[in-house]
Parts: sequence; structure tokens; C-alpha cells
Amino acid sequence: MKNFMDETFLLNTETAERLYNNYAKDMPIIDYHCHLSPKEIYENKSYKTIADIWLDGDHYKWRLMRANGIDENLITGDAEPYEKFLAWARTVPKSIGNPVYTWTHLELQRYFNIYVALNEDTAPEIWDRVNEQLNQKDFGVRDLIKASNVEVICTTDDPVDDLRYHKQLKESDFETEVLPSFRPDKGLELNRDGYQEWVSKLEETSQVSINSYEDFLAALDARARFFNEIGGKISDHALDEVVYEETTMEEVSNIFKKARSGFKVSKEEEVKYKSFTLTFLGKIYAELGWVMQYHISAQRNNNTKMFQRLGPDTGFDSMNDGQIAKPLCRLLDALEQQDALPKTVLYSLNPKDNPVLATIAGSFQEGGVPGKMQFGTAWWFNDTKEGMLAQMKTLADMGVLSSFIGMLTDSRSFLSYTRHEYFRRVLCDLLATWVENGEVPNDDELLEPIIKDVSYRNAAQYLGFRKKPQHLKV
Ligand SMILES: O=C(O)[C@@H](O)[C@H](O)[C@H](O)C(=O)CO
Repeated sequence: MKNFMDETFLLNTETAERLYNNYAKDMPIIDYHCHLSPKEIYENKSYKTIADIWLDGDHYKWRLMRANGIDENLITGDAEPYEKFLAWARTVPKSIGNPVYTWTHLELQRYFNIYVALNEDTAPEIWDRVNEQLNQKDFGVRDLIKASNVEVICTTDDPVDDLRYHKQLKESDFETEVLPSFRPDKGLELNRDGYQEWVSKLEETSQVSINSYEDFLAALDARARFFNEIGGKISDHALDEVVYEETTMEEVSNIFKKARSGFKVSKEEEVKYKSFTLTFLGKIYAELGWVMQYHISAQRNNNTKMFQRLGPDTGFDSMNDGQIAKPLCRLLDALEQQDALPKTVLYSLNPKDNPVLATIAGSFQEGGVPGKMQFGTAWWFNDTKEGMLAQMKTLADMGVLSSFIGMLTDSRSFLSYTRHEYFRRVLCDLLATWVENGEVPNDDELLEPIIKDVSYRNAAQYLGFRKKPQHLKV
């Protein structure tokens, strides 16, 4: 029997241990999608307690605590940090099998050198030992990022954001690149509250007077180029449902005018507006050489009472089960027909879509760009051992696993980089299984480059971070 989460954790054969320790373990991290605050990175925020860094914004933990019957006051309410930590310590042992159980202990091990299981009995000691370290001078978020060997962080940013902290970080001596991702969701949701205010902010930040849909597009273009100047290389869209209908600039201009006059537009009009706007944005991304990410099939903010109380991204979301294949293919094909399909990463929150996305990606690959179209890593409810295995097996079954750009944290916590270790262990154990079963030669000349590419080098190449010579040394 193995010891609890020892150095062979998730590595079930000597082959797996060799592959992970020799080729994955020490690779740098490129975290190309997360929700960390660039302000907190710039200010090198430090935390007083483990409750602050663990429980202040991580809705993965909040969901588990609710499922364990913990009162909301001890989750997002005004309970004392120590009481919230004890409530989490009561929840962790109940959550065996959940990745957050594993990540909790990986984080205790990797950042605080604590190798005991967290529960009510060990909580007081862990609270004291962790907080003592957090209050030392070299435990700011920049120290945590550096200790995690992170080379690039792509945050998620609204086009109307002034990116002041990205600019200041770029001018600072912080070695990790912190780059903005262009996330224009609020400009696509013209029937949602806040759309008019958002367009006004877009007008102000782009300095483009928006009196027509063409002006609106020009303003979006201006902001994308601003992001590009600051070093942005990636965009991101939440397509909770995928829609596409042929339309024209004239038709959508009239829809835009109707929306700007304060009227709700019909579902058909919304679809046409989104279709034309997404196609326009895709062309910009292609011209700038950016990567375009589509995060598909989230069903968000299901609990109205809690959405009104806590807002979005607070643990009340689920998978959507919409049909995505046809509209997604039509959207991508519209760009491809104009030779304007950018490098694209397709994620779905519903694993029923895994083979759909893997085969759609295969419909739009292009010579000269290995893995141009990516079936993206297991996302959100799927970034579990089984979810990662399912995604990589589907990709291997239907595409080229060795071109995969690998894992991201998608997190709001500065301790989440252990998710890359978790992923790399799952990857190496998967390849080792194929070797042990005789499906793949036990040949490190074959296996080493694949592991290093999927763990790090593909993301560096795909996102255009390859220019740093040290990238090529690993
Ligand atoms: O980018 C998204 O839409 C999601 O990742 C969302 O931010 C969600 O709250 C999340 O962080 C899941 O990991």
C-alpha cells in the first residue's frame, strides 16, 4: 500500500515515476487562463491567514462546504477567519475523491512543507504553522508565483480595463510575465443588464464615439490593439450557448441601433448580433496572431437568490447540455472561409461534448501550425483526474495528443499552481500505462519530447512566448 500522497502520488508504475521525475516535474509553468488579480500581483499582496488565501474567493471550496451542510455565514458570510477555516477542515475529510481534497494537501505540502491530512483535529496546528509562514517577509503572492516556477500568467480582463497593473508589472523587475486576456463577453450580451453602461465605458476607453454598430466594432478593434500593445496574445469568450446565423452588417447595424435605443432585441436578432460580432473579433485575433478561447456550455448563476446576494462566480453554476456542433462548425467555418480563423482553443463544460470538440478541431487544422485547433484541457467541473484522463484519451483517440497545449489553473487562488503538477502526474501515468501495456515503445526519445511539449513547450510555442532562449533549453 502507498503512503498518503507521497512522491509517487498518482504515479502507479516505475515507468510513470521515471517519466514524471525526469521530464515533467521541473518544467516551468505557463498559466494561460486564470482569474488572478493583476493588482494583487503588482502590489505583491500578502495574506495574514490560510483562511484569507484559501477561502476568500475559491468557489470550488465554497460548493463543497455547502454540500457538507456548512452554514453560508461560515463560507461567504462574516464569520471569523478561524471559524471559516475550521468549517473547511470539517469539510475536507468528507470530500475524499474530489480534486480539491487533493489540491488542499498538495498546497500544504508544496508551499508550507506540511504533510499531515487536514481535519478538525489537525486544524489548530496547521492554522498556526501556515500562518506563521504566511506572515514571513517572503510569502507575498509574487514569492508564491516565483516558487511555483511560473513563467507566464494570462489573467482574464475586460476590454474596458485600463490594464494599468499589467503595464506597471511589465515595467517592473518581476520576472514572470503577467499578460491580459481580452474577454469581451459584456459586449456580446446586448440583452443583459449593464450592456448600455458597458458600451459607454467602451466609448470612453477606446476614445471612439459610438454612434453606430460600425463605430462599436471600431472601438472593440481599438481595445484589442491596446491589449496587444501591452503584450496580450489571447482572447477568451464564454459561449454558454453556441449560436450562429448568417447575417449582414446592415442587418446587425439595425439590431444594434434598436438595442442602443433601449429596446430588448429578439432571440433571432441576438443570435445575428453575436454571430457577426464574434466573426469580426475572430478576424482581429487572426490578424494579431492571437489565440482565441471559446469556453462553451456553462449554465451560470442558477440560484437566483444567491446570485442576487453574492453575484457571479460564487459556486452556483453547472453544466449546460445544449447542442453545439452545428452552430460551432458554422461559426468557425465562417472565419475559415475568409482565411481568418485564428489559433483556437475549444473547451466545453459538458464532457458529452469531448468527442464533438475533438472532431470539430480536426476539421479546421492547418499546415505549418501544429495543433492550430486545440481541444482544450478539462475545464472547471472536469479538471479532475477522471476528467483530465477523459479529455486526453479523447484527444489521443481523435487527434494528436503531442500537440496539446496542456493545463491551466483557471483559478482565483495564488496557491493553485499545484494543479499543473496534478495534471503532469496524470499525463505521465497515462503514457506509462500505454508503455506498460505494450501499446507504446518504452523509448524516452519518443516520450520525453511529448511530455515536455504538453507540460510546457507547446503552450510557449502556441502562445508566442517561444522567443525567450531559456524556453528552448528545457
Ligand atoms: O472563465 C470562466 O468563465 C470560468 O472559468 C469561471 O470564471 C468560473 O468561475 C471558474 O473560475 C471555473 O474554474
